[in-house]
Parts: sequence; structure tokens; C-alpha cells
Amino acid sequence: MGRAVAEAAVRAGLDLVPYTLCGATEVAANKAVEVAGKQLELVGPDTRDNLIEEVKQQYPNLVMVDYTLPDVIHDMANLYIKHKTPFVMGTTGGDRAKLAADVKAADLYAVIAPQMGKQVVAFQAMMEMMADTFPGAFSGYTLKVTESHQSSKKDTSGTAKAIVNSFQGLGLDFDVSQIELVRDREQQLGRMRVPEDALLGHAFHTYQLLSPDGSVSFEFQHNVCGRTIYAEGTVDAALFLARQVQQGASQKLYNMVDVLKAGAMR
Ligand SMILES: NC(=O)C1=CN([C@@H]2O[C@H](COP(=O)(O)OP(=O)(O)OC[C@H]3O[C@@H](n4cnc5c(N)ncnc54)[C@H](O)[C@@H]3O)[C@@H](O)[C@H]2O)C=CC1
Ligand SMILES: O=C(O)C1=N[C@H](C(=O)O)C[C@H](O)C1
Repeated sequence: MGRAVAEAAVRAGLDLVPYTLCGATEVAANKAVEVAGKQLELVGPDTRDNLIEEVKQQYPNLVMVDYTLPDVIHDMANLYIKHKTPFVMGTTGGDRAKLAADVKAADLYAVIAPQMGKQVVAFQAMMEMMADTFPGAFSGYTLKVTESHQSSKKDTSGTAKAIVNSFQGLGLDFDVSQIELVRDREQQLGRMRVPEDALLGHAFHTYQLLSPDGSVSFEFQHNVCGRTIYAEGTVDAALFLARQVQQGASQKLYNMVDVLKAGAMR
């Protein structure tokens, strides 16, 4: 995602900071990272603090973008809080309530969301609205949720968890631990019908609802191949956040439904 966002930022005409934070293993591998002809320097956890202070001086409108891993999500949030750098975070996992509470307590500008793709965010917003408007409308129904992602994704989809939250509001008795995770290549190609060239980057979600007597069924599905939809949405979020900072907006913590409702997604 880091590369896809950097490329989308360049496409949008943004000034890309020539550094990229990464884990210690990536620094040790010492791989060159080039985006749109610009060389990016890899910066590991040991040297990032001093660098961030320098970069802040040089780029006063800095917005940091986080696509790291569930294991380090709180460490990364603490980093942005420590340096007071506005940030957009698409990383999933961690304790989401704690994450929001920490950022709110720090009074820092941020967009945090498990889903950045405009049309999927719109679907997510629609489900939230349905749950708020018609609470319990699907009481007694059963729910089956299946999500397939690239096998490197270890956690349950943050998007699926958010949608399940709305289904719970609609009366479904369903826990996120019941979400079926598909990470096996053969199942992805066969049962899930994921195109082979999307095995390393896809998100196929299906939500099936069945009435108590089996006579009524609903199915919602969103299938994404590749990373572009999230990268473009991330750039929208960064532009939106930069505007909120400049205007000194009183609300500081946002999710992508807020960004979409503000009309800030291209
Ligand atoms: N919100 C959204 O729309 C989307 C969210 N995601 C989420 O974003 C996260 C990352 O996904 P991918 O890019 O596919 O994973 P990836 O495994 O390709 O990349 C993770 C990156 O985190 C970096 N990293 C690890 N430890 C670090 C540390 N201590 N400091 C700085 N960087 C560190 C690694 O160097 C690596 O480049 C996952 O949680 C995924 O579910 C992914 C796509 C869309
Ligand atoms: O890791 C991914 O790929 C994705 N992660 C997010 C999630 O966990 O919901 C968003 C999308 O599904 C892609």
C-alpha cells in the first residue's frame, strides 16, 4: 500500500517526502525504493525520531500516511502523537477504541479508517445509516460473512468488522470471530473466483442474510482487485486533512465516512 499511495500522491501533484518509514528487516535488506523517478530513503525505527523533526521543519504541511501492520499500529500512533504530525491511517487491527481515544486525548488531526475506497466507504455508510434508521430490522435472520485477501494478510478484515457492527445494529446475532477468512490460494482461485493476477492484492467480501424460515435471502458483495481504489482514497483523505488543519477545524479525528460526507472524495 505504501508504494500505491506514494504513486497516487504523485499523480495528484503532491510533493512526496523522499523518506519512507519501514520495519527493521526492510532497512537491513537495504532495498532501493523509487517512486515516479524519485529515490525514497528507507528509515527504520532506530533513526526515525530525529528525521521526523527535520522533515517537519522542511515540510510544514506534512501529512503522514500509515499502512503498516496490526502488530505495530499503537507504536505508530504513538509516534505521530509524540511528533504532533497529522496522519492518515489505513492500517487495520489493534484496539480501535484505544487508538481513537489516544488520538483524541492528544488533540491531533487524523483520519483513521479500515477502508479507504470511495465506493466501499459509501456502502459502509449506507449500512450504518440503515442500522441507525431501522434498528433490529433483520432480527432473527442469520448472517454468513466471508472475506478473501492476499495470504500475507494475517488479521480479519477491518472493513468486514465495521460492516458486521452495522449488521449487529440491524438485529443480527453475529460476532466478528464468526467471519470466515479465506487465505488459501486454491480456494481463492476456485470458490472465490479471484483472478490469478490479483492473488497478491485483493479483497473479496460477501455478506449473506437468511430469514428464519429460509424463504427470504439477501446478499451484499464487494470485490476489489489491486490497490488503486484505496490509494486514491488515501490521497483524498490527506488533502481533506491538510485543509482541516489549515482551517483550524474544531473536529480533529475523522473516519472515511466523514471524508465522503464532506464531499472530499474525487
Ligand atoms: N484502509 C484501507 O483501505 C486498507 C487497509 N489496508 C491495511 O493496511 C495494512 C498494510 O497492508 P499492506 O500494505 O498490504 O501490507 P504490507 O505487508 O505490504 O506492508 C506493510 C509495511 O509495514 C512496514 N512496517 C512494518 N513494521 C514497521 C514499523 N515498525 N515501522 C514502519 N513500518 C513498518 C513494512 O516495512 C511494510 O512495508 C494492513 O493492516 C491492511 O489490512 C490495506 C489496504 C487498504
Ligand atoms: O489488507 C488489505 O488488502 C485490505 N485491508 C482492509 C481491511 O482489512 O478491510 C481493507 C481492504 O479489505 C483491503
